[in-house]
Amino acid sequence: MSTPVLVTEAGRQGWEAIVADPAGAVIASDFDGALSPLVEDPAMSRAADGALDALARLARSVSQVAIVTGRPALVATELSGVTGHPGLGSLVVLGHYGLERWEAATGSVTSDPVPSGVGVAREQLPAVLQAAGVPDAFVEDKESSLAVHTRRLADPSGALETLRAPLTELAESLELRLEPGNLVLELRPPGIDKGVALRRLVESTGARSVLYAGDDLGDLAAFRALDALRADGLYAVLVAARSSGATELIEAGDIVVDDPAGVVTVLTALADAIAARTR
Ligand SMILES: O=P(O)(O)OC[C@H]1O[C@H](O[C@H]2O[C@H](CO)[C@@H](O)[C@H](O)[C@H]2O)[C@H](O)[C@@H](O)[C@@H]1O
Repeated sequence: MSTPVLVTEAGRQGWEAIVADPAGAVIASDFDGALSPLVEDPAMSRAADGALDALARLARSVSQVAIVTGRPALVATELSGVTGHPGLGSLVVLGHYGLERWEAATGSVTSDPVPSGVGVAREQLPAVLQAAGVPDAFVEDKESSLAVHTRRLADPSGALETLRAPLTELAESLELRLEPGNLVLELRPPGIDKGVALRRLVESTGARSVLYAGDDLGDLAAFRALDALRADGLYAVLVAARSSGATELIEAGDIVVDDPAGVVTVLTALADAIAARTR
């Protein structure tokens, strides 16, 4: 498989660094929209064809393979099907934007504390949705956060805009963070994001290079963190999938693909390049 089109020089250098020194590389990806095609019902998300095999091939030679997601870590492991997948015994899943860490090696999850505001938000949310005139928005209760989805409503974008102000107010009143995403507004704990999560991963692994794939606004923090770490000598490849149409993320990508199938193509090409180099 040929090298994907790298639209930036920094990305080209990052790709070469990973291929030349895979033992110093972290390969990480978002789940929804990057490894998994977007679907109406969040419970029906599944990894794209070939995604787990590509990650497993990379896991043979790189320092760490990780999924970094807004989902609870255990939900992401279940939906993605990574548990027990051959070759993914060293995988790490950072859930809730990094609040949680699941390790395939132990099968257990560790978590930072969850602020009490999440529980209060759970109680107050139905009344807030009712008062906003959007009582039928789907609330995905993720225990440590609450995601309010509008995808299945008659006017998804309109409903999202209607909810933005009242949910911002609710989040602020409870010292929570309002995380915007693709037809979703999420009330979640502050103090952590995918950028912080990736920085921790880079520090704990001593990574010299990172490839990260994402598609939505929540992945911007990861892109920004890696871009900033380039100034400290880290090599990085930022892969943007167009799944959510997040313009700022797409513009920041070193490689831009249409969807999770495109991410799989990139990961497979990287595994091929590493295999060709070490053969
Ligand atoms: O960090 P991610 O793995 O990308 O998770 C972000 C949110 O993804 C999910 O919502 C999105 O995907 C759904 C299923 O395809 C889709 O129906 C929804 O419109 C998208 O916003 C998930 O449900 C959220 O909990 C995650 O925070």
